[in-house]
Amino acid sequence: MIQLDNVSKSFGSGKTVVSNVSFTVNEGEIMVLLGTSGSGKTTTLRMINRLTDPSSGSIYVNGTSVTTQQPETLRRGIGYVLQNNGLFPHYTVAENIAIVPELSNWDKKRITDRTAVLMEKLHLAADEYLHVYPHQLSGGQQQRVGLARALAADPPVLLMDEPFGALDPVTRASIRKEFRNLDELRSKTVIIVTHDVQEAFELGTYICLMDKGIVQQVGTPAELLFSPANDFVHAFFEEQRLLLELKALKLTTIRQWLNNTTHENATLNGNNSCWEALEQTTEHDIVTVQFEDKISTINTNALMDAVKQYKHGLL
Ligand SMILES: Nc1ncnc2c1ncn2[C@@H]1O[C@H](COP(=O)(O)OP(=O)(O)OP(=O)(O)O)[C@@H](O)[C@H]1O
Repeated sequence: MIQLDNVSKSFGSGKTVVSNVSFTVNEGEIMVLLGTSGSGKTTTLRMINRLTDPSSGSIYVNGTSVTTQQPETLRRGIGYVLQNNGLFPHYTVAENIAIVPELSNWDKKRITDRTAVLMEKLHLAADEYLHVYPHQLSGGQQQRVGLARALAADPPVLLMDEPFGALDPVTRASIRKEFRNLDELRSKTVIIVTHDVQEAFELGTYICLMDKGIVQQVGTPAELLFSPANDFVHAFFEEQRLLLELKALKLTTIRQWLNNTTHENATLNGNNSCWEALEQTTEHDIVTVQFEDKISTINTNALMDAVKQYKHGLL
């Protein structure tokens, strides 16, 4: 768990770049720090692992104030992923992944086994890539190794600063999908900095939207879209509103407007987003959704009609 209580940061010149930020992220949740350039996202993240210290306020990681811990001890429990992967160029993939387990004195077999598990989960063929150097990998592969390194010692907390920012859109979308499906995340508290709105909606349990160092709203993606706290929040999502609405809305939210059939072999469930359903109806015309209390078959029109009716109910 990570908790920020009224955290502020001013640099030497006296300019306050983070102002009274408060939020809590629990185990199994992802908080996305989203905002315009210079809004204080990275500074907020760096205060959590003490790369910089707050000017005022408190930060707790798993119930302990970060300022009462030695930075090195604190950071051993925190996986950190950066945009440019931060891999050591003269270490092989295996050596890069092993850094924190080595520092924690794991025995060789445990390190080898853990590395093999992570390579498989992150779709890196061990026989091909284990003993090569970072410059011999593509950007996407390097980012996967960076992620494996951050996860290696199974830290309870993961901080990620624009982790997919340097990748092309196609690679970015596929790594993002793999990341979201990692079973490792269920037991971790994760904070991701991004300025990519779609990424925030795909990954965030919650989004903390910042502007000029001030939190404008913290909430689920759907809350920010459908109940914006102010004009800034409303305007921030305007350009991509329909796409974001489909990503933020789960099928279960619109199920009362979907039919009831006895069809079997459902491919989707209520937790899938309307966007995921749209991707499938575009490809297959008709898809089946298993809800807790019923099964529905939908096509694109039925889906979009149900979304429209849900939105009409909000007016
Ligand atoms: N070490 C520093 N000394 C002085 N000012 C700093 C320092 N680090 C950051 N800042 C300033 O703090 C403000 C917030 O920067 P920060 O990197 O946290 O924003 P950000 O939202 O992550 O932006 P971006 O998306 O562009 O990375 C900026 O105006 C930046 O110039």
